[in-house]
Amino acid sequence: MSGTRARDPAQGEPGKKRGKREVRGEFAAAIREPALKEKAGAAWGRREPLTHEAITVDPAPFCHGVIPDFLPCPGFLDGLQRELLDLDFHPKCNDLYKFKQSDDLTKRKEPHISALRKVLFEEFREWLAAVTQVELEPTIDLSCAKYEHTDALLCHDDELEGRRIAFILYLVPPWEKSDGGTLDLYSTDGHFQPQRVVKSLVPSWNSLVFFEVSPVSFHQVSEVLTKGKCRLSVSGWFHGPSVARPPRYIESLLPRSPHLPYDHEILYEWINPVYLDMDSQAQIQEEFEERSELLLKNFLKGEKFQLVCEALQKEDIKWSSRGPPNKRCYEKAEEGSLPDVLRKCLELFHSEALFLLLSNFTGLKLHFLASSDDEDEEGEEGRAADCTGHSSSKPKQGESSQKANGRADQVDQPENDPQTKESDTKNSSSVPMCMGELRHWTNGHYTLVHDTQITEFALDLLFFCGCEDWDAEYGGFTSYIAKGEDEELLTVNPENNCLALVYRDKETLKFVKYVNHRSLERPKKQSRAGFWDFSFVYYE
Ligand SMILES: O=C(O)CCC(=O)C(=O)O
Ligand SMILES: [Fe+2]
Repeated sequence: MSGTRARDPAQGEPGKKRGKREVRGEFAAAIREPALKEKAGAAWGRREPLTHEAITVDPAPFCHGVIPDFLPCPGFLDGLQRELLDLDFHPKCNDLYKFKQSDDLTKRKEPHISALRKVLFEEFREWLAAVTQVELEPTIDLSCAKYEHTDALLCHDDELEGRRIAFILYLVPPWEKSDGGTLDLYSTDGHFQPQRVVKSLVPSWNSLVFFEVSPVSFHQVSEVLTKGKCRLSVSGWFHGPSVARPPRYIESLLPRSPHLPYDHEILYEWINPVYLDMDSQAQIQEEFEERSELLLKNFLKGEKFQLVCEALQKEDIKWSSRGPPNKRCYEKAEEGSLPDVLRKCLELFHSEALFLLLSNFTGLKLHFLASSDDEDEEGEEGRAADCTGHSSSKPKQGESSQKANGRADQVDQPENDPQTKESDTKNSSSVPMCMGELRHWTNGHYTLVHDTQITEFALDLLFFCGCEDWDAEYGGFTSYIAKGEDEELLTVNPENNCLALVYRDKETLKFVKYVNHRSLERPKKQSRAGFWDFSFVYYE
């Protein structure tokens, strides 16, 4: 190879008058050679691996190819990179991702971007159609992404009507696996649900990855760990005839159960007495009726909270990972392995006395002794059952519950609610129910909103431990959003010894934001990184 740097065609011929010249791009000549093209096609068709210096094809875990030197002209790549970096980038952030995206590339007039569009959607599309035997349409679907420190795109399958082949062209500086930002491919189970990362592709300058979009094409961009480098890429999809898809897999419901028969003694044992006073409960209810959310600080007695925090760090607790990764990734404590104090704490949240206390905090009818809307409508003053064993007058509930119920912006579907058809999830029994778990959150953990998620009215309870100095920048907060929109309605940040209550309606979804590796920079005050929460959901 000559040491002369290939000229960027955009710069024009030396000595010639500079004018607006059309830039032409070309993709790797080696893969256009009929013999190699045929080999690639055969490998793709037979789902067999092919390893060649100009292209690799691998059928596992789903069919994909890598072209390490996609555009042979370095001048062209430099010009392209310059134009891309000059675009406006917009921060994108939701449950699934955090990165920056450029303006739409489908109509940009910049010479290198236009030329890339032509290469991809004309010459390369033809090549790819021949190799994959899919009739690819000329539809242009192209954008540019910038992933920097702590950015990530979590597990997803790319499936959308008409998308047949995904591709990504990387324009990154020298990149190591330890920099993060790998394109991770997941294996799947018999229900087409992702299981674990079985292959990680490290991005490299001018390499192009392509893969078949299918019910099993689960992948992610792992969190970018490097601080100084930018993972720049151009990506998009080739479209073609839609193919029939299997129905979305519906998970089985997590079991719900009625309260456990514990009387008010358990409240006195555990809870800050401030919250057991009937007047303060009335005030709390007023606030909840106004906002459908509450934060009760120093909720447990100091000494109990201390004991819980110490117990959470015990080595013999078994934590099992909860997936699948297209829906969630966190650790759940196996109840059988819990020390007494933690088992008791779970029982507290499950107890009859707490159902009644929550009724008094919220105006919801989580206990038969709590007044209901109907009673109020009949003109009776609701009477709050005193969870401490007495009874006293309770504020009117009609207005409040109606307000909470009517809020279009607060809904349900805890991430630990498995996906189910709405009708199946109604609390058909007249008995109030709950479900709950003790969870551990550390780097790499998250929950996602997903389209088979149920939505129903419910009261969420979160109680946090081990979150001293937790910064919202680390993630780990619970975000409530309106169905179909990214806009945040409410965020609950982890805070020590704090009880959060949120009433959700049918139009609200929630997720826990990905916990990034900056969370590991927190001063080490406990044996395990991250934080814990007791997460319960109550149904009237
Ligand atoms: O940048 C990558 O490696 C993958 C991007 C991706 O999966 C997507 O944009 O859907
Ligand atoms: Fe993707």
